[in-house]
Amino acid sequence: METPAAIRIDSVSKTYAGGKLALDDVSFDVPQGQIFGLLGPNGAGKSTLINILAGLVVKSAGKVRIWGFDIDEHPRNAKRSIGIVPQEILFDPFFTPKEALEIQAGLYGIPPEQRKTDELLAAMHLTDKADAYSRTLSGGMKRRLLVAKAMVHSPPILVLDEPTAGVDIELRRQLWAYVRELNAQGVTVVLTTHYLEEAEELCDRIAIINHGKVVANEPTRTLVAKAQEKAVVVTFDQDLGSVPSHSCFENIRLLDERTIEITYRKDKCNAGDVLAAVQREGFSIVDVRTRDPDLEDVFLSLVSEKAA
Ligand SMILES: Nc1ncnc2c1ncn2[C@@H]1O[C@H](COP(=O)(O)OP(=O)(O)OP(=O)(O)O)[C@@H](O)[C@H]1O
Repeated sequence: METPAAIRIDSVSKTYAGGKLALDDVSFDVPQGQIFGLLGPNGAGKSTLINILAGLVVKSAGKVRIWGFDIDEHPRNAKRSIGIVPQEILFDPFFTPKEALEIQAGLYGIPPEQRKTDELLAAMHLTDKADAYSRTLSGGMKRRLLVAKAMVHSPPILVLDEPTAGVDIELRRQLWAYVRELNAQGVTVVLTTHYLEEAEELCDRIAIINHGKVVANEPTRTLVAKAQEKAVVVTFDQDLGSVPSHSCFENIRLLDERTIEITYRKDKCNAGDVLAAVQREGFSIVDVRTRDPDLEDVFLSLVSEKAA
């Protein structure tokens, strides 16, 4: 059976007042229980999409369902089902972390005995700072407080917009450990990031957005497998009658009568195996070039393919 969607984005477009088309007919599902990465270059439309989920930007067209609730028909239920950690750090500097969480819980109408203030402060390693003014917190602590604020109403979905921008490695690790823990407890997580490695390490699935369009949406494993691919371009001394084949070839392309590009997976075989297989065809090789794409290349090629 198909996993129900935690978030369903259906033909969503957004044109800003000045005429900028920031999202162009975007559709995808975030499956329940996953850590879902939304990747894309600057200006791709990621924040626009997240702001639509947060109810901060009004879409121009399309439908959005959060935990099954249409954001136009059931905005309150939709809002209660999602916690959003914004990109920008904006706080009232005169509240303490404890007060900030209590106020936030109050906004969601959570009765005092059901609030999880102490638990959230502990999870975010902020217990020591519970009664300090927010303005005295470090950047990393402020960011952790934002995560805690997003979780006061125990939403089934947590969205983090560029959570590790400007954050040191130690804090990044802690943040990811907490994200993983929440996910293990059943929380669906969506995060936007510029760091492919980070998405690769954390996410079950990755969607790539560019110029307001979704250009890829695949399990991370599939995207990474593409990054595992290497290619050799081989030129022969005479025209090829037939293309060589071998079990370790992933794909083979004739570039011209004498040149072929063979793709193989570097975890399965090496360039030597590929060339030996080609030579068994009996032709002399006059030139060999290699290509070694990583996830960055896969990302760029997907982005440029669709833009072309
Ligand atoms: N309020 C606005 N009015 C007009 N144009 C906007 C507005 N907000 C964003 N845009 C434009 O919409 C496009 C998408 O912006 P958006 O902030 O969603 O991208 P992004 O993928 O989040 O980028 P980044 O990674 O830099 O945050 C950009 O061209 C941006 O300049």
